[in-house]
Amino acid sequence: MELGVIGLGRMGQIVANRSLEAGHDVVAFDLSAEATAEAAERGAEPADSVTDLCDRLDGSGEEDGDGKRIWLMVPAGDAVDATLADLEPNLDAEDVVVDGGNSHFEASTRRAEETDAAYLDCGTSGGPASAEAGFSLMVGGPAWAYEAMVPVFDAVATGPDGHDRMGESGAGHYVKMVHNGVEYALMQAYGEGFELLADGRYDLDMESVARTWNNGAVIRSWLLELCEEAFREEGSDLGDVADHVAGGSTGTWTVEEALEQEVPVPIIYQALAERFDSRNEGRFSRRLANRLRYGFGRHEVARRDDA
Ligand SMILES: NC(=O)C1=CN([C@@H]2O[C@H](COP(=O)(O)OP(=O)(O)OC[C@H]3O[C@@H](n4cnc5c(N)ncnc54)[C@H](O)[C@@H]3O)[C@@H](O)[C@H]2O)C=CC1
Ligand SMILES: O=C(CO)[C@H](O)[C@H](O)COP(=O)(O)O
Repeated sequence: MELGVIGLGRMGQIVANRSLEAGHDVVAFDLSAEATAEAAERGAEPADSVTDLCDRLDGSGEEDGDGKRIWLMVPAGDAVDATLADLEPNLDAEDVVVDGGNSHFEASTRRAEETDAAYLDCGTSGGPASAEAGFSLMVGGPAWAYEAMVPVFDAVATGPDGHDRMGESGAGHYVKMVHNGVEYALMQAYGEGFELLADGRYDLDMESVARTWNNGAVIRSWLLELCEEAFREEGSDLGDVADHVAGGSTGTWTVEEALEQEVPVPIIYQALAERFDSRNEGRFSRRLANRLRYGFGRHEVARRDDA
């Protein structure tokens, strides 16, 4: 199959590489000429615009009657809409566009309705660390378009078991959104456990704990393997790693959706709140609680040194 890949950052390069390694032809474009050149070095045909990419894909479809097959791996949000606006004049009903990024599921259903092509929303899990093993792909959209893309999904995922059609349009990104909410909660649970061990009664080697847990324990997992790697590379006390956690959009969407559906997700919410809290020093609520204890109990007020 010939595949167009647009967006060749940490994830898009892997989509292109794994497709090439499986014997597919890849036409690649990124706004960054360096990123496009990197894909070309690995065997992709470089394109210098979205229109050029479509022109280069047009030739291959004539052989087997297929339409164009295009995978977007650009940042979620405006970049997806901008790319689709450039693609639109070149698309028709037999073409398939896959959005493999972390788009909101409602944006994906809107885009599916707006485009002439068949639109697949594809939640992608595994991250750059899964370049060798392949990703887990959660796909939503028309069944025929999913079937048409199976050879590429087989290549980009861990294999045939690493991808599936979750349902109609939006279902893929919906499942990925919830996946990320679970990811936040698991990270929080491991974080709390290791914090208690680090601050607790025994002088423990965290890498040793993580390694031991990873070998046969109930709570073994890839995230725990990443904990083990972090302690090995940063030290048992995590060295100079700051207590500031960025990101948060997919977790926020998960909590918003849970509120709308009236499904209780207190652990996912708590993990999200902890992430937001990591960005705040001197939180107003804690300062007020400090002062209120004086108000009702005449307890001593701790004062800031820098005030
Ligand atoms: N990094 C990760 O662990 C994961 C990322 N994702 C999602 O995959 C998508 C891509 O993520 P990354 O590869 O990590 O981002 P990245 O920032 O490494 O790469 C994005 C690439 O898109 C290019 N780009 C931006 N706008 C463009 C446009 N209009 N046309 C063409 N190229 C454009 C940029 O130049 C850049 O090379 C995002 O939606 C992200 O949320 C999903 C799962 C895991
Ligand atoms: O989807 C992912 C992992 O599954 C990506 O790593 C994503 O960038 C995480 O972003 P955030 O932590 O802001 O939700």
